[in-house]
Parts: sequence; structure tokens; C-alpha cells
Amino acid sequence: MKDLLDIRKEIDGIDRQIVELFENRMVLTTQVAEYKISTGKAVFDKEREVSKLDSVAALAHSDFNSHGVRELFEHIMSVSRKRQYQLLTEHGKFAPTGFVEVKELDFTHAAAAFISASEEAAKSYFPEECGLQKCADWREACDVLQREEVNFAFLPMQDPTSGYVSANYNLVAEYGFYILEKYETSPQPKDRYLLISKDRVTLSGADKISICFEAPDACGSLYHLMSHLTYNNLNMNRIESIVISRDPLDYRFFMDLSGNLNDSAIKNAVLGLRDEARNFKILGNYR
Ligand SMILES: C=C(O[C@@H]1C=C(C(=O)O)C=C[C@H]1O)C(=O)O
Repeated sequence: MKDLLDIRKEIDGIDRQIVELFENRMVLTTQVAEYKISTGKAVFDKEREVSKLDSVAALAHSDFNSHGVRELFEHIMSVSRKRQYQLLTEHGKFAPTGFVEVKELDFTHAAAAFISASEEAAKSYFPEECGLQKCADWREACDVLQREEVNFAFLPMQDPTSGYVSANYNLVAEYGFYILEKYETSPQPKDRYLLISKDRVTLSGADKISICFEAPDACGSLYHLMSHLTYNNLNMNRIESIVISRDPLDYRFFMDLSGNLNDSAIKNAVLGLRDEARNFKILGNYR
């Protein structure tokens, strides 16, 4: 039997070669990024990746290794894409998100919809001159906002029994609204409310971001999309999903992150998710 230390020495030698080859490959993908920066071609090229995975998997000599090579290259290509998104951001190729930053919200001559569960909080949140309109539920408040009978909707963030936010966030996404602020009553109980509007506005100093996107019920689909968050060192505070189609099974994921849309880590992740996730939306960047 070979000595463990000797085997490990051989492994170390091979790993050095892998790192060298990886770095050579990254030099080439940087050149690909330069090409994409000047031509506007999308970073993610699914067709190329699928054919690459098939060709490298075919080079291996056993089913186990073939599977392993596939997994390894999925990861290598995902790292190469992330470097390309970084370069795009550094070259100012981040297409604006359309959010307008304001120092404070103007409630003069404004009206807001609320529901019974948010009445007391709405009265303490809005200045007296702001008109308040009572609605039966979240959906009615959204309809009233949609018809522009009010400028804002002020609604409880969570479902009171389950504590979930997904049904409410889903309405924000479906109506194409934005979350402008999260209001918490203090000290206890800490009830949370959302200020919602049709305007894509963000308050200065916003440090929370809500996003949503869709992903199929396929092995690794969420894992790959979430790697844009981990790779950019982003902190995720919440993840919830709802089923949006049963056949085939598709999910819409809702995530709350810490950060501001001007942070380069957020820009990198947004570039990646925009490119690779279906129906990616930023629901709000708020405090
Ligand atoms: C490098 C490229 O960009 C991406 C990364 C790939 C890779 O690392 O091999 C392949 C396709 C693209 O999704 C490319 O387009 O060739």
C-alpha cells in the first residue's frame, strides 16, 4: 500500500496544475467579457454551456466520473460568468434598474389605502393631512391603488396566522407595484407594515431589497441562482416560494436581502439574476 503522505503529495501536484489551468481559463473568459462588453452580447449562453457539458462529460471514462465532470464544469462556468458580471459592472454596463432615489416621501395632497388590520398603524404613520381610504383586504387595496384613487397602500406585511409574506409580495409583483418602506410598530408587539406605490422610488439609505424570480422544479435550479448571492457575499434574510404552475411544476421565489441597489455586490447579483432567472423583479429597495 502506498503511504498516505506520498499519495497526498501527488494530489497536491495535480491540484497545482488544476489551479494553473483554471487561471488560464479565467484569462480567456475575461477576453470573452471584453468582447461582450463591446458588443452587448449577454453573458449567459445556455446553448454553449449545454453543449460544453455534454462534450466534457463524454471525455470521462466512467459514469461516476462523467457525472462528476459535469458538476465540476457547471461550477467552473458559473464562476466564469460571475467574473464577467463583475467586469460588466466595473465598465458601467449595469442597465439602470429605474429606481429613483428620494430623500423623503411627500405625503402632502396624498391618499393611502389601508385595511382594518393596518388602521391604527396607518393613523400613526401618515401625517394628518394625508387622506386614508379603508379597503376590505390586500387585493382591494391594490385595485384602488391601480386605479390611482390613492397614491399609496399601507398594508400588513405578513399573513397574521402563518406569518408568511409570499401571498402579499406576490400581489406586489403581479400588480407591478413597489415596496417603498417597511414600518415596524415598537416596542412590542412588532407588527410590520409595507408602504406600497406604483412609483419605482427608493429612499436614501435604503438597506433592504426584496426580489422575486421564477425557477423550474429541476435539480439545482435554485442552487445555481442563489449562488449569485453567496458569491457576492450577500445576506439573505428571508426566502419563500409559491407554486405558479403545476404541470410543469414551477415556483416563484421571494427573497429579502440586505443591501442597496448602488452597492457593487448587489449590482453583480442583479446582473446575474436578470440574465439567468425567469421574470426577475426587484420589488423594492427600502428601509
Ligand atoms: C465564456 C463564456 O461565457 C459564459 C461562460 C461559459 C464558460 O465559462 O465556458 C460558457 C458560456 C457562457 O454562458 C462564453 O460565452 O463563451
